[in-house]
Amino acid sequence: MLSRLSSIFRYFGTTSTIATMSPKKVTIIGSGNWGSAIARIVGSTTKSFPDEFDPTVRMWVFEEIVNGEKLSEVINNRHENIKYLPGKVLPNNVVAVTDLVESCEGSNVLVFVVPHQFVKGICEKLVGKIPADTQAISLIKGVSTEKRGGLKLISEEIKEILKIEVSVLMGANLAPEVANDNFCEATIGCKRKAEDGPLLKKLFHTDNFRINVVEDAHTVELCGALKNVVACAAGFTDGLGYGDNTKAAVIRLGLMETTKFVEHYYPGSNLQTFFESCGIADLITTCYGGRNRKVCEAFVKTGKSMAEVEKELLNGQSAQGPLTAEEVYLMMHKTGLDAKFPLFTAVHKICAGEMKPAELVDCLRNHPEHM
Ligand SMILES: NC(=O)C1=CN([C@@H]2O[C@H](COP(=O)(O)OP(=O)(O)OC[C@H]3O[C@@H](n4cnc5c(N)ncnc54)[C@H](O)[C@@H]3O)[C@@H](O)[C@H]2O)C=CC1
Ligand SMILES: O=C(CO)COP(=O)(O)O
Repeated sequence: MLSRLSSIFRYFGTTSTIATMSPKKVTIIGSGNWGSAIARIVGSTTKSFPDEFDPTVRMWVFEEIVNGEKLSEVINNRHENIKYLPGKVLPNNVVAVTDLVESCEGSNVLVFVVPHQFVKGICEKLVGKIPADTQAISLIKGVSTEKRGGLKLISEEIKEILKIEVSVLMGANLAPEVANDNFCEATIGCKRKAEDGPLLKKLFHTDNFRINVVEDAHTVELCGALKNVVACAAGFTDGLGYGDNTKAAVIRLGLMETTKFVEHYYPGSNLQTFFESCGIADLITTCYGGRNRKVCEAFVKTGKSMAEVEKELLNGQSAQGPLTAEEVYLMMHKTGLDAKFPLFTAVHKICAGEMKPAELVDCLRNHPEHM
């Protein structure tokens, strides 16, 4: 009797597994520099694993006219994002869709990859349209613009609005290098590692984009957001003419503040996470090769506003560091924490014109880490 029952359970178990194993439809929400680079990877992995993924990947494009043509049409006809990732072929199974709701209809996996100031508006348009079992992953480096004195992660903002579980992917991943297929690593943070980790790893892991999955998702995400602030400090010291030793000090003190910040908001986080690609590795690459560094160096050298240098240097792409510095500063200031984070605080004050860039070095000199 028992063996008959167990074979019945095995039978239903097997069929229900098969039923839930139908290929997952993937949508990429965003088509900027990183969105387009990741579309090259996701387009390829979805083709490689037809049992797991539907090969058509929809990519939501914020429509704009580039050289007299609709960007979405250029992407669909010529398979190139001529504005945000020129010169790189997008796989032909990546289809640009300009209607946000349509791009997500029937999708099982949503990949969020837009500058963080647009997340709330995007999610609000999707309310009531996303089934509760949809898997989501955010590649967005930033924090929520909603303040209230507390900290809200972008993944938490998406989860709160759409009522779905959200993992994160962060790492030392300058998009142009990823699009060149140069070897690099990335970290996926999954609160439900056993449940969500394997499929998400399959979606992103390639020979040249090596994924490690960890459970400490909030640390992964905060490393990604805060390294943009540290990169601004690196840009300022570059602009002031300091060398690599100073930049190394910026990176080290930035890392110390990042660990302290994470520990303050999420006590008991795993120190090991800072040694994943999302941690020290992303700090290094961004402080040497990122857009935040570049824009902040030019800000010092030219004396122009941050908005002006961003416009002149980035052709529509955005540097998230100055905005993140402001959001983090307001959060810290409301709770009297700003004195404990002098580097983060100085970056905001310099961006806001409340402090001269040259004063940054005094701030590093008197950092609590030296007391
Ligand atoms: N570019 C990079 O090397 C990397 C970027 N990231 C992160 O990925 C996220 C997205 O960055 P990128 O793809 O580089 O974007 P990007 O910096 O290229 O930003 C431009 C994108 O914003 C879109 N956009 C402009 N106005 C909009 C609006 N009103 N509503 C919605 N979208 C609008 C544009 O259509 C375009 O797709 C950011 O959080 C960034 O920090 C993470 C790793 C690497
Ligand atoms: O996140 C990045 C690299 O990992 C990109 O940094 P920037 O936005 O400063 O270019």
